[in-house]
Amino acid sequence: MLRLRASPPVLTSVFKRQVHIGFRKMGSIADSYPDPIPIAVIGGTGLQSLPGFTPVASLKPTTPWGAPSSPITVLHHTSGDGRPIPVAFLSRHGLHHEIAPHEVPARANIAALRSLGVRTIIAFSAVGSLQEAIKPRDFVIPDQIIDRTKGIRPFTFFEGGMVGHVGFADPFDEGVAKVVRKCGHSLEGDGVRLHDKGTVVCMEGPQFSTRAESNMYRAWGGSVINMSALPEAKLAKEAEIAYQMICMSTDYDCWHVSEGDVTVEMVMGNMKANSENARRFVGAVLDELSKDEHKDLVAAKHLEGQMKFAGSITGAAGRSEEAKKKLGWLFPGYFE
Ligand SMILES: CSC[C@H]1O[C@H](OP(=O)(O)O)[C@H](O)[C@@H]1O
Ligand SMILES: Nc1ncnc2[nH]cnc12
Repeated sequence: MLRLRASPPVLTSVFKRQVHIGFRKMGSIADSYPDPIPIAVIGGTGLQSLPGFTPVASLKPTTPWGAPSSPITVLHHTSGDGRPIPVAFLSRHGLHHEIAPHEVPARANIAALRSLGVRTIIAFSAVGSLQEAIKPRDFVIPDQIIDRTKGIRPFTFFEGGMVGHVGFADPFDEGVAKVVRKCGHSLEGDGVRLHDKGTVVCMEGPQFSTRAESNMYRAWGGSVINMSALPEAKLAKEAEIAYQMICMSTDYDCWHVSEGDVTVEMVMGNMKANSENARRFVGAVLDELSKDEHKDLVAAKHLEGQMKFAGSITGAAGRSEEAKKKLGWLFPGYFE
């Protein structure tokens, strides 16, 4: 059965004030948020929360594709001019890293974020390095992906009676990437090392690669490897959301002749040691994105409406009721 959208209620300013007073007085946070939230951060391994920002609400939306990986925390970030900017934070592997890469409910995550108003996602990922020059704890802003998932993860919203084809030549958003790179470079020399481009190989996992695979990915031109860029990036593209991943290298996978093979301990150790840099990096990106000059970029105006056409290949007579309902939930008004 299709669940109804948990759309944020339209609140009067008096009620908005009561909500704010309410969570301050009771020491707990609200379970709804009155305004659209344009930016989201998806945290990956070792980044299950975003310390340093003020949590103001914890949302538990449901979608036609199920529930997201974790409650969505609404954080207030103070912009340069003192305005509180809401940011949605979602933990990809759950609050305690209980969801394996192939189990991440990526459709529910992306659909829930879109329903809250999100049009820009900054996604974090712990990655193995496939290149000598990308050292553990370096950041990489990838611009390409090689898909090595095995087709076992649901990877599209368009199925079961409505077909949609979206361009995926550039899986990440170049406009958002430019802002992210600028912010990363502004922190360089202060503990942050940044690589402007890179190809992320997304493997199925949850086991790490064999040495033969690792060497093959290097020969293919892969820069880094993870288990989570897909289908997240594909679904964000279908949902008309500007999506950019920030990768943090945690190991040299298993190709390196003198460095030890990747272990979870290695990944977590490097993530923990560099988490303050990751937090500063996100803070700088949010500061910059909240400037008025990036308003249209953050609202992903350049993507708006693309699925209306990409998804109308199926003639009205051929559309199933279920697909219409689901896609109508994701894109109100697009396919009526
Ligand atoms: C714990 S190592 C493998 C794990 O780390 C990465 O997670 P995420 O991308 O969510 O930061 C990688 O993709 C794997 O899921
Ligand atoms: N070596 C590796 N392979 C796949 N995912 C990773 N995440 C962090 N290190 C990784």
